[in-house]
Amino acid sequence: MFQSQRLCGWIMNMNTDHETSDSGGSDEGDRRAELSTPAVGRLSLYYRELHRLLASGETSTNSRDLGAMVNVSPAVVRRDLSSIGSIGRRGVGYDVAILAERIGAVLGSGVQWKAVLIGVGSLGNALLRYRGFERLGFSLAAAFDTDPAKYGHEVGGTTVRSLDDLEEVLATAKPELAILAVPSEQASQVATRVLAGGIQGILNFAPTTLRVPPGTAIINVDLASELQQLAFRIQNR
Ligand SMILES: NC(=O)c1ccc[n+]([C@@H]2O[C@H](COP(=O)([O-])OP(=O)(O)OC[C@H]3O[C@@H](n4cnc5c(N)ncnc54)[C@H](O)[C@@H]3O)[C@@H](O)[C@H]2O)c1
Repeated sequence: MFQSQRLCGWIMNMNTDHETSDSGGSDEGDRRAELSTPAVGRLSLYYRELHRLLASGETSTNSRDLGAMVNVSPAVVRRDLSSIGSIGRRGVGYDVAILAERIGAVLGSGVQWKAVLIGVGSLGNALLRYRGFERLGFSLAAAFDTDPAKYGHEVGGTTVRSLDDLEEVLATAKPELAILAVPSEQASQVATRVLAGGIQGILNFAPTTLRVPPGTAIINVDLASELQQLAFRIQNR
């Protein structure tokens, strides 16, 4: 789900919790806590590109090439990577496998995250069918809807359940994340329920500001707003 700078464009509602929650005073945790949201977004993009390089058999890269792949300057790449303790060697650059592992450790890849999806309409269907989440360590534990006609249907390997089962599933499967793909007017109510059930972070696709306690880790995804920003950029360049 990551295009150039997509993550950076996502609106964080108050999102440092997720980045700082497991800092635990370690060096790694301290570094994570210091990373800005745009820097985390860029690291995720470097991570994606490094895995593409690994898949094509490349063993080394440098800040210029990596920057070109994600559309940022070599200086920004060097700063981002040195902030997580990865220093390239002059004339040699970065070892692709080591750098991917380093970024993965900082981003929490390798940790398996369980997510639930609420709202299996057009968008929810597409998300359930998308295989890219698993590659990054995210598995979908369950999907819920309020439309009885959808109960029991399997979409992308996940069976759609009634929203009535939500609390029971949250208590037993203990997922950490919830993806909301419900109509705007339902979103805050659903968010309140998943948070009460132990969910730690919400990826919200509904174009609304969720009414949730301050400090809740939320990422809002709004493609229409991004298109608007793109149009603005084109008009004002
Ligand atoms: N962020 C984006 O870029 C983006 C893109 C497309 C859609 N959206 C938003 O995502 C949401 C879903 O869009 P869609 O096109 O899939 O809509 P849709 O109408 O096709 O699907 C909504 C689904 O949610 C279910 N639902 C309704 N209330 C529910 C509840 N309380 N609990 C669980 N399920 C419930 C409905 O039965 C339906 O299956 C909307 O809020 C839409 O505006 C966002």
